[in-house]
Amino acid sequence: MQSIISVNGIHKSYKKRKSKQIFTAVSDVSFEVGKGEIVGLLGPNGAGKTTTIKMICGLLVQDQGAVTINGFDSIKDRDKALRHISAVLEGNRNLYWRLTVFENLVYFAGNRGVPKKEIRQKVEELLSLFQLQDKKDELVNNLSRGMQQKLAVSVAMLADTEVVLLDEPTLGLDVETGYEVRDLLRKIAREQGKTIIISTHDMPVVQDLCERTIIINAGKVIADERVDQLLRLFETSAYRVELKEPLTDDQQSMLSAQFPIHHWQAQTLEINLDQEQDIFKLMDILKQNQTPIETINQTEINFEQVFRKLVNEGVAS
Ligand SMILES: Nc1ncnc2c1ncn2[C@@H]1O[C@H](COP(=O)(O)OP(=O)(O)OP(=O)(O)O)[C@@H](O)[C@H]1O
Repeated sequence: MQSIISVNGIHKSYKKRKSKQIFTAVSDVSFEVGKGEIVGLLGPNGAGKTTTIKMICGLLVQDQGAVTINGFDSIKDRDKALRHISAVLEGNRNLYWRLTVFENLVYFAGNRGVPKKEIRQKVEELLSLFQLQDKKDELVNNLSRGMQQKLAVSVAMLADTEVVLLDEPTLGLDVETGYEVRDLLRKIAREQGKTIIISTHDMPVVQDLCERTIIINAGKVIADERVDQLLRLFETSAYRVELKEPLTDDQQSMLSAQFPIHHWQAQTLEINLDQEQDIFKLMDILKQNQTPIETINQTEINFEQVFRKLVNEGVAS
């Protein structure tokens, strides 16, 4: 697949205000994004997702490394590079709250270089695509958070760029509106062939929308895989063990110290094991502790478990 974004070894440190200590937010991050791909940039709070997105869209300059967009260097050829990108950062905060939906779209259309003659048609198209016609004359201040988020995404569509960067597009939305925004993004990606990078900690968004996920933790890329491949990589290692009687607190802590148990429930424990022989080790320990096992089954691992395993253990395979 032809790559439209290349991120090569970017690094960003911040100076802490009070202590003046240097803090590395992003360290040697590299990845490629192909034309038309939807990629999820996933990571826990403070992982470095927003810093990475800001370097890609030229809002922050990296200390080291390079970003190229459609072959143009984001620093040396800044204008040419950024011509291909729109970004929605901090969602609804970029809008003018005292202007109506329509006025915001018209203002930003002019601002993003849509020719005057085409503004009205473009705005009407977006109002229809984002189902915002009914809210056209409403002040942004009076819109729900979900509506504001949809408007923020529609503003990013005005310039019709090939690449759209979205920072936490579903943050703070209720389940229903979150689905609506997801459906819209899927539609935009499919129908308009856009390349979309979504930064999020919302795992269902990644699982549902993105073909590939780049997982960032403590400023580093710890996985860069297709979502289905990541799941396959881990699926043989997940087990559910049902016991005939509950474990004592001591037995629980002893087991937790030796195995990555991610879920306890009464007499059931769910566990991820790195090597299949570990299951025999576990059975041995339970036997020594006179804890009879009812059943042991391999289970389907879900994306959240894979994510937690990667973030806690820091390896993809
Ligand atoms: N301007 C800044 N000055 C100092 N430190 C910063 C600055 N911006 C970000 N950081 C720090 O860099 C780290 C990465 O922040 P960043 O916002 O990129 O993470 P994130 O993955 O987007 O997190 P979240 O999901 O919480 O938004 C954090 O520890 C953050 O506190």
